Amino acid sequence: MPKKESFLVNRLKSVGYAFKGTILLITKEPSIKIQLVIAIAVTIAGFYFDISKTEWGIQILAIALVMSVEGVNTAVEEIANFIHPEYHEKIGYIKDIAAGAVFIAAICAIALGCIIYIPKVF
Ligand SMILES: Nc1ncnc2c1ncn2[C@@H]1O[C@H](COP(=O)(O)OP(=O)(O)OP(=O)(O)O)[C@@H](O)[C@H]1O
Repeated sequence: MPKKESFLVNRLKSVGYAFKGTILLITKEPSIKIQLVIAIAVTIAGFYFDISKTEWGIQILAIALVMSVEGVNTAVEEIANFIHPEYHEKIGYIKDIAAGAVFIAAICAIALGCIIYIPKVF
């Protein structure tokens, strides 16, 4: 009978898999690469304009929202391509819905960025 691993070992392994997934996402997905560059740019802007703690919180949440929804969108696309590589109207619908979720997050993040930075720039 295989030895049962402790709760802590299992949790540490899960963190390792999640870290591997993050590296895969950042190295293989063009959209998330662009989002990472934007995240770094707004982080530099945050220091440059000396934004408040609340603004930092909002900015970090916006970055987390866009990049994590993009990750889920990528997973949905991968599942769709794996289970049905051929053209199918339903696959198109599923992919469009997942892309729509990223779009909503991105529009809200852009709006938040404008609220934070427009008064500081002008
Ligand atoms: N198998 C398919 N059947 C039907 N429509 C599809 C299929 N694959 C893609 N599509 C349509 O083409 C669009 C783009 O699909 P694709 O998988 O290239 O996503 P993408 O958003 O371009 O991917 P990425 O985020 O990696 O750039 C989908 O949103 C969908 O409308």
